[in-house]
Amino acid sequence: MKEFDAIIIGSGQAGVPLAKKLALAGWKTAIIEKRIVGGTCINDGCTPTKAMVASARLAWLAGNNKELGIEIPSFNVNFEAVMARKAEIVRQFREGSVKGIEKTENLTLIYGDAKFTGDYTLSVKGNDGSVENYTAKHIFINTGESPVIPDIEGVQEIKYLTSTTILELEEVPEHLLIVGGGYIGLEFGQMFSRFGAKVTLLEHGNRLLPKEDTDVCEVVTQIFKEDGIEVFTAAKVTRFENLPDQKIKVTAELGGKTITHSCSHVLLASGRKPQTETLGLADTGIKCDDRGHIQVNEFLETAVKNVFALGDVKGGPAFTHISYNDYIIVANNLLENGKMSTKGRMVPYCMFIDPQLGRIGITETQAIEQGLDYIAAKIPMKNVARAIENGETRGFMKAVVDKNTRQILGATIIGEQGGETMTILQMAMMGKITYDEIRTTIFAHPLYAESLNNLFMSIE
Ligand SMILES: Cc1cc2nc3c(=O)[nH]c(=O)nc-3n(C[C@H](O)[C@H](O)[C@H](O)COP(=O)(O)OP(=O)(O)OC[C@H]3O[C@@H](n4cnc5c(N)ncnc54)[C@H](O)[C@@H]3O)c2cc1C
Ligand SMILES: NC(=O)c1ccc[n+]([C@@H]2O[C@H](COP(=O)([O-])OP(=O)(O)OC[C@H]3O[C@@H](n4cnc5c(N)ncnc54)[C@H](O)[C@@H]3O)[C@@H](O)[C@H]2O)c1
Repeated sequence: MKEFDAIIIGSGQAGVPLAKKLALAGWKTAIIEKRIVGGTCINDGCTPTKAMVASARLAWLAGNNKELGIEIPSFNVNFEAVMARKAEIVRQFREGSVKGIEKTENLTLIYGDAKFTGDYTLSVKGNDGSVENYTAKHIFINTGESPVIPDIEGVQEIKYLTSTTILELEEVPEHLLIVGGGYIGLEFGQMFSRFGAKVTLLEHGNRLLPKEDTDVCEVVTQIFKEDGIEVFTAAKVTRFENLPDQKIKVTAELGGKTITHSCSHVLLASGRKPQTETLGLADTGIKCDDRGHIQVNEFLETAVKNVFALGDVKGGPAFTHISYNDYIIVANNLLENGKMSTKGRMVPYCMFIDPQLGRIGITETQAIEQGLDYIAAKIPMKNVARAIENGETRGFMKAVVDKNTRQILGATIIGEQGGETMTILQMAMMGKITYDEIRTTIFAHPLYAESLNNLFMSIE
């Protein structure tokens, strides 16, 4: 049995920085990874998709420029080059991460599939089939999530894509049918439509993005429809079948009717599930919820002392920056005697469709549900000078403010650079800056930020 002070399972967005931090603090540390270093974000998530979104945006600009007086009569999407660029960026990020681990003193990188055999013991099956046993006083679980394969008739008979395998495509699909209208479905849907695929989105909820206000859903649906993407909501996919011509027939129930689509590719984007099934948690005191997420308290401690869970595997908002913040909390508490917790932390996020959706704090729907005394300020992007100048007037800026304290409770920006503009309001929330102050703040002209003056002037 090999002994360590700390073992981290999974080299995700919390695992790698935590492993380095503990090792640098003098802890004898091991990080175990069953696949490749960097986890979802670097290999199958944010990095590759945002690199591809950048190419897709350029394709869209090339095809939608007449209004700005620039005519590009024709252009090609060199998909091979798009994917090669994406792969190179991923390689750089991953190798940087591996090098960072390898040059850290006291830190050992172990490739293999880790499984608990007791509260503080693990068996690790290496890629060569060998098995080693390990123990540590502190164990940190950062095993992330993987795509859900919905239990739909025929799903195992077809060659479906997931958010991971779609990143290995060599050609743009002729017709991509996407099951699920969440972040993954929407980001890939718009991206592949811009690369030239016909895209059909089937969402089983009554609307896209059900956690957002209805006006967000409406404007996003409108943007997708304008971009030529077919969107069906309240659509229950009931069956997949292979057709003789390499096509896939998809059957769905929609408003009491049966609809069918014949497509070249199917992307399953109906959510993600925690990677806890094979972790051997039944042999420990660690508890999971009914979806398999590891239960933790606000300090990210599991039911077993000195065993922590960080990132997507513990449930809650599944974002890279949240996983990274989990690392900050745990490292601060363990090494600096801190008392940081997840309680009340801000959860900003951005959906990288075009124009972007940037979100922070509560929605207007939540303000109503919580019975708050609030005001909602809203201006359309077509009233934003910079948006008009740039020729992208779709979307809006919206903020929910407390009527009494005049502070900002939440914001939604759908527009070009929506994520960046949202972040300005996040900083205002952190600094408890009131909307009156923002209304009269001098912002450089003509930034998108300048329109925050107008957003809050719309209140009176
Ligand atoms: C397509 C896509 C796009 C995304 N885009 C964004 C975005 O733009 N912005 C954003 O904030 N978030 C985005 N996300 C979400 C983000 O990628 C995740 O929230 C983030 O990567 C979570 O990281 P993590 O630290 O929880 O674990 P992960 O990064 O998932 O890492 C877990 C690691 O643990 C390893 N592992 C699992 N089980 C074991 C085991 N038993 N033994 C050893 N190793 C194991 C896995 O191989 C993996 O490397 C996206 C996700 C996807 C799928
Ligand atoms: N930009 C970002 O930050 C970003 C990008 C991608 C992913 N992510 C993270 O990854 C997580 C997972 O993304 P996701 O899009 O897979 O999940 P999601 O939960 O956001 O969306 C899944 C959607 O699929 C629908 N659905 C479920 N089963 C279905 C079925 N059988 N038929 C039709 N629709 C069905 C759901 O109603 C939901 O709208 C996100 O919640 C997010 O945290 C973040």
